[in-house]
Amino acid sequence: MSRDSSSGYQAAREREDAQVSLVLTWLSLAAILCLLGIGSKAWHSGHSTHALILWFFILPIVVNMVWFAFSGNRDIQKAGLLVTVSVLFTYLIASGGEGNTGPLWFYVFPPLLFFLTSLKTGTMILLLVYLIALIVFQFPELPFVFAEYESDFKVRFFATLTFESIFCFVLEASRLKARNELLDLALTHEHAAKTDELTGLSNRRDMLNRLSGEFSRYQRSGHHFSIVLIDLDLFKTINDQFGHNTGDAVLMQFAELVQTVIRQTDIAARWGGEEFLLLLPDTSLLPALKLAERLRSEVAGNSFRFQGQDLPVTMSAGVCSIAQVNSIDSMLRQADLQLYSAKGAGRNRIAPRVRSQATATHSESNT
Ligand SMILES: Nc1nc2c(ncn2[C@@H]2O[C@H](COP(=O)(O)OP(=O)(O)OP(=O)(O)O)[C@@H](O)[C@H]2O)c(=O)[nH]1
Repeated sequence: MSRDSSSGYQAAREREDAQVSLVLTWLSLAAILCLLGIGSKAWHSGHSTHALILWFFILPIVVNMVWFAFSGNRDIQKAGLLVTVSVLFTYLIASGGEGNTGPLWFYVFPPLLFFLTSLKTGTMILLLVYLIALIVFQFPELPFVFAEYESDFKVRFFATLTFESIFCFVLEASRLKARNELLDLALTHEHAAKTDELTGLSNRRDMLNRLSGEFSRYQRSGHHFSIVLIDLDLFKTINDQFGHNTGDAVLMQFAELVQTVIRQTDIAARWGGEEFLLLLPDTSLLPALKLAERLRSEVAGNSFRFQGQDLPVTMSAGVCSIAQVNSIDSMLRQADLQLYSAKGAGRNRIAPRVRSQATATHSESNT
């Protein structure tokens, strides 16, 4: 079971992405408030150009929020905020902000970056940020660079930013490791709760859920489906004659065989003991009977072997389509009745019988 293909993993990723989007929305609102507040302070201190530039940055943040509200595109939401913040911080370091305090905002960057992007992308962007800071510090005469910083400040700025970046990297790496371990554990439990340990097929609980899901689909859209209830014939004799381990091996081999016969959209479950249940979506009675008959014939013709011994295995099955009944319970009851009648009629057969089936079984028994 791969982590990426599991529905549980997808759901967890989806929840995490939704959480990140929510945090981003709150961060955007906080950024707007900060820009309004700091801009107003700059305005009242007579730095009107600086105030106007700060207020101007509110525009892309609002556009990004509105865009996200309409499109729901989380990648664009992330990228939009990252680009805006990057340009804003570049402006702050180049202009010095008020009293050369602009570079202090850079400390917001490392945690934000690692939270929004991966460790690798975050590190790359951080290195770019370092480069921008280095250029501004080293070449104060460049156009658009209005600030000049003390040497002491530059050294301490890089030292503290590096310390913070490493700390954020390590924290985020351990958070991701713990998250992945937790997800793996949750997936293992989820898988175990739905799977029969011996055969690897769905277990009864999972099959009941799937049956009820399929029944809802039938009620909504009228898509027919069928079930096949299978019982291995005289299984007690196999256990008694060859031992319980041999019986287990037969159950496993049977499960493998079933999976080669059914379609990918069909579900096979171990219903209990030596009983199996197949759920066949979009299948009416006749095709379901054909599939059951093909499986029966494969089982009868297949040589089940364990520890060098050939084992005589056959199966009987009862088939029922949703068109014949009006609930899952009555469907299961009906399939059980049919199985009972197949057993009563001599085993190694499918019920209900249709003419073509009867002919096929008859000619097989004559060969
Ligand atoms: N080896 C093994 N045997 C199992 C398992 N679960 C159930 N059984 C055995 O399956 C046998 C079922 O026997 P019965 O219910 O008498 O039915 P049967 O012998 O198959 O006879 P019919 O159903 O009438 O054809 C019992 O002996 C159970 O012990 C299992 O997980 N492993």
